[in-house]
Amino acid sequence: MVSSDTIELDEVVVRYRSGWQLGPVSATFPVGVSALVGPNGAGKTTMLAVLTGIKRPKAGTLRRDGQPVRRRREGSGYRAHIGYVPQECTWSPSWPVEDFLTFCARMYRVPSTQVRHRCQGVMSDLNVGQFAHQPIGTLSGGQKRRVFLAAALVHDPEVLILDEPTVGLDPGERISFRRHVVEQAASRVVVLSTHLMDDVALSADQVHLVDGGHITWSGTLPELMAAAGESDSQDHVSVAERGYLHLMQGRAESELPEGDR
Ligand SMILES: Nc1ncnc2c1ncn2[C@@H]1O[C@H](COP(=O)(O)OP(=O)(O)OP(=O)(O)O)[C@@H](O)[C@H]1O
Repeated sequence: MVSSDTIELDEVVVRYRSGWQLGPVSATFPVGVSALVGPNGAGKTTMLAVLTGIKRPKAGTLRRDGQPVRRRREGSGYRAHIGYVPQECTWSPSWPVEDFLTFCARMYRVPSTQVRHRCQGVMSDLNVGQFAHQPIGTLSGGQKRRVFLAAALVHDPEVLILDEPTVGLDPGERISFRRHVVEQAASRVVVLSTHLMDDVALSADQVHLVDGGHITWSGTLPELMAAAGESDSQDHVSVAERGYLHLMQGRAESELPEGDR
């Protein structure tokens, strides 16, 4: 893998027919885990859709390593460098794991001589080899998530995009899934959206708060903790939670008329 150092949104705007608008938003996503956090309907999935190259912005530019991304045929160009695990994965439940991964590898044009090797590799990395011949529909939520992460990694992408990856997982599965994500982020750009502050506090290097179609705050985990006034605390999860509430509340209050504050 030739690694991308950054992907970047530069003054990006998306507008839906309903009139809802994302942006303009600008943000840079380096190697490591960047988390998009915010309430329902804030625009996180829309931002991820632009980052995957699936959604074309109405204005602004998506850049990879500083270069504007131009859309090309699927499987070539930018999208060949992206691994994506959407919020809901709706593949046929009767499909055995290894067959599914083989299909994904071929879809991403992994050279045929390497397909088996890549599938074996990601099954081993994600600890799903024991399910190779099992239909996806017979796996637990956490096991399925690991299979979909394996599918997103089968072509060794430079960028991994995960939409609420740990929703519905039990505590053990979440810990294990997070560990896999952090391992993958050692050498690639990972952008994930989440509502869960333990995902943020235990995996994110960079945090972006998203609200009303805008990025309202960006910083590191220590900076988020500092917003709660407790940057030295060892309890990263609850302090990050308090930092989040403080920053979101601050924004809401600043928009209120003075007499209502
Ligand atoms: N295809 C679409 N057409 C019209 N409006 C849409 C479409 N997709 C999303 N929206 C609207 O855009 C806004 C942002 O949605 P988005 O899914 O990006 O938010 P989100 O932060 O990911 O939310 P959640 O945390 O609930 O997944 C919402 O108001 C949503 O109703």
